[in-house]
Amino acid sequence: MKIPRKSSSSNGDSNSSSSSFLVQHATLILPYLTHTQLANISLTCKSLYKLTQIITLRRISDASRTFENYPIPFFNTNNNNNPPYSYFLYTPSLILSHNTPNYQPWGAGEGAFVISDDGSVRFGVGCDFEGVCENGSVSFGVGCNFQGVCDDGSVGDGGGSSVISPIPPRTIHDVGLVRFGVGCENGKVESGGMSSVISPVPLRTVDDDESVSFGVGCECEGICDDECMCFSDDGVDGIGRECGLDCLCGMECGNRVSQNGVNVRVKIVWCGGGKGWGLFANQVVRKEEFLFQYAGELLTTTEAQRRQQHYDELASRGRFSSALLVVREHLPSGKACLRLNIDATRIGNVARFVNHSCDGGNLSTKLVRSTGALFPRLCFFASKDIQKDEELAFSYGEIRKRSNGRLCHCNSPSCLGTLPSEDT
Ligand SMILES: C[S@@+](CC[C@H](N)C(=O)[O-])C[C@H]1O[C@@H](n2cnc3c(N)ncnc32)[C@H](O)[C@@H]1O
Repeated sequence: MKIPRKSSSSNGDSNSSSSSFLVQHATLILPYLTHTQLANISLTCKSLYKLTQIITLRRISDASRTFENYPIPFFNTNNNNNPPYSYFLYTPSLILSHNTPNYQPWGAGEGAFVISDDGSVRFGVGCDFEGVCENGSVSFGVGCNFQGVCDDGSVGDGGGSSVISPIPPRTIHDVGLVRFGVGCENGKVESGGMSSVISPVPLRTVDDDESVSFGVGCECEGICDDECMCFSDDGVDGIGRECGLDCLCGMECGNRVSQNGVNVRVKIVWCGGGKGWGLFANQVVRKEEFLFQYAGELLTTTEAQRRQQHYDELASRGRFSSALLVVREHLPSGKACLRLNIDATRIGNVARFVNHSCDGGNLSTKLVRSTGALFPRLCFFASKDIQKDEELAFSYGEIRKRSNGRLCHCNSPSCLGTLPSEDT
């Protein structure tokens, strides 16, 4: 019996069109996957390998997913087995836990991928540099490093297209208002622990002896000056004040310093030595300059306690970093205590990478409330001049009450050996 031989050209066409179909649809789905899921998919075929490489490089180039004014790159040069980036969802400001997205694409870019008829993936005319270019663009270079069996049965050994994926223009996305924090006494903010809780601050009303109230904004036109009713370093409760939603001044007003996202260039660096990732200055920062707020999910205390327990379990089974922060602010009146529980573990901003230092580090924290906002933000300022490439750190708190306190690797001369911890 004569078995008809398939024509090689028609076979090739069908292979390339199914490959193209696969890649085109993969570009829609892959940006939603975690690092581990991407790594698994990258082993399946050469086209998907290339696509996952592009997504990975774009992710490495900007942890903020374009939410911030500047790209915030990851650096993991230790040649270790850790992933090249840390996977989390991004929010530039506080959000309520029931409003958090389940999925957020990362690394797709706008018009990033051009898929040829043969299923190969390109983006415009690429440079040969493999990595993150100085302008923040990501280059895939020439060739791929696929180590497995390629679509056509050959063993992957490089070759392929130059790919460059420029970072889209920065846009600030307005997600909401929330911050992370630590406990405090007598109007002073303290830090420590990591979890989410929310204690609503009572809305203030206008008293006879009080000219400023929450919910009433200033009527300054354009930019406010020292006369503005919102201008106050410490506010009425030891909490900083800024103009806000209820004010007539615009976003260019100088009294909105902490409302425009991350204010300085920073980078996320793999520190090793038991600390994991850390946040570093990528420029000189002057003393008292605002850097960023602590953004994440604002939780009820009950939810914060539940999550803390879960995170403790995960940590006891292996390396796991939670970013649940509890801020307690005892108001000067002594009648009330403000408690903020901010969890940046699943969704947060770059402040989630700031490590603890027993000597207080180079950052100070302060609660700042915008006029009209229900909750204050936990804001980070430089407590001293900071050099480029210096690690950013602050003290998580003084209290070390839990028996399962973890080892501290801050390496400061005043290191106490364990990380601050207390039950949430
Ligand atoms: C807010 S996260 C900081 C970022 C974290 N290093 C990471 O890799 O994602 C807090 C966690 O970082 C680790 N960490 C922070 N400061 C540390 C220190 N001085 N020594 C050891 N681990 C530290 C602890 O695991 C802590 O629970």
